[in-house]
Amino acid sequence: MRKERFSESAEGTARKIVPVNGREAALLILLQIWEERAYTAIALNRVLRQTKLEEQDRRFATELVNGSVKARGTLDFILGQMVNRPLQKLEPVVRYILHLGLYQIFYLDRIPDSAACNESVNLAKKFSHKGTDKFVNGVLRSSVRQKMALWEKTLEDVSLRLSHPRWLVQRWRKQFGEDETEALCCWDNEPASLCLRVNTLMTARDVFLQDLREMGCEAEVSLWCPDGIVMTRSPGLPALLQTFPHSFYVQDESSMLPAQLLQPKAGEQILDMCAAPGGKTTHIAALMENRGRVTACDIYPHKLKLIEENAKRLKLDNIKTELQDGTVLREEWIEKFDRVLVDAPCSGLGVLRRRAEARWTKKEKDLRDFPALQQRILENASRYVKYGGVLVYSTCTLEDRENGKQIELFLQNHREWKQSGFIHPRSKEVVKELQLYPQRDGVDGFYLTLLQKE
Ligand SMILES: C[S@@+](CC[C@H](N)C(=O)[O-])C[C@H]1O[C@@H](n2cnc3c(N)ncnc32)[C@H](O)[C@@H]1O
Repeated sequence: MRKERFSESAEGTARKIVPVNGREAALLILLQIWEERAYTAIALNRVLRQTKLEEQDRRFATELVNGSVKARGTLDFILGQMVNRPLQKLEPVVRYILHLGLYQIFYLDRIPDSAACNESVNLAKKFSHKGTDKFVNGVLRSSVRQKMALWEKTLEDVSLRLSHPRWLVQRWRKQFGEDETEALCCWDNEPASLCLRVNTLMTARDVFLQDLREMGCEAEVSLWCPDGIVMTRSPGLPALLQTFPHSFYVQDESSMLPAQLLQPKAGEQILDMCAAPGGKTTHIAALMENRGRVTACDIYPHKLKLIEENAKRLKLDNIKTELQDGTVLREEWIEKFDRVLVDAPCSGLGVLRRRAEARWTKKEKDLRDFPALQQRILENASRYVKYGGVLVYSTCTLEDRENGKQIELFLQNHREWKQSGFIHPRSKEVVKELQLYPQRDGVDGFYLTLLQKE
């Protein structure tokens, strides 16, 4: 019996269904990502939290979602070869059932093609209208028959082969050349590792590492940050959060560096200009041993709530959130802060491995406006720093216009500021800026620099 339909409102219906296996969960999550513009990580968390699925099913759903979202361009290309109407005309739920089926057929060797077809037909029976199951069955079975030929066609086109949009591949080829572009795309296509920053207010890294190992996890210390841990085997985030609710924050290693570089001291006044969801704010607050004040700003009220929730979970009470647009000068803050962090809104091209949908939702024209926005925020931020104080500027992008060039321009116009040297966390050399590239450094792409007001 077909109990559920998606023809009227995919999102409305999707919210009401509790999935009973990994493929159903993956389908509901894909609908939220592509039809409601949800972030992959948030949709995964939202749907999986409501299910009673075993850990194995959760992992399978996560793999299906991350993999099929990242491979969307290639899956649509294959689909386009199999159906003789524009893909936009397919009912969304059918398109995503087919994405999931094709992903299993083309990318997951351990799933027999017959199982991928049969399970997709079951999804169509449950989630779409009468007759769709036959259509899904037909498309998938004929794609199995033509698998080699279809696969070879995708290999002929670099953007299909690397599962990245054409504009981005072209941009990176100019910036990095052929080999590095390929390595960077391959990095993005891999599953992201789970990294934890230890909440040093509550525990020490060695103690927490021991606790994790006793729980059956495999984990290593980060070579980039003294507070970081890289998980190689874990029971999953919900279980970790349940067992150690106050002990850690999920954060990639490179994004732990700005707070470390800022070197906040207990009792100081710190300003975090672009703070949500609070990864760096809570790191700064912990480094200050819960003393002094971190003023954490963002332009979205709902995002300020995330900072507050994170601060509460980590038992930090030296954080005050403020709804403040960084491009608008706040007179009473001028020269009031010992240290300021500008973790600027940016094009985010260094973290595409973690944000599965981002490569498809970002457009090249979106990149144009970031430098001017960043310069305005930096300009105001610099006025808030006391003389003798410091400012850290960071982004999670690989674009020089948003990074080194941005700082060059700022320094040309502000003679009272200079770029300070600092120790590279791995090479231990003194550097004036750090541009991390995933394909070279093995961590998320990131830029940071330290400025001093004299
Ligand atoms: C890179 S994210 C910050 C991540 C955060 N520092 C962390 O570690 O969790 C950039 C943030 O800037 C915020 N933002 C965007 N435009 C802004 C503006 N004009 N003023 C202040 N914040 C802004 C975004 O809402 C986003 O939360």
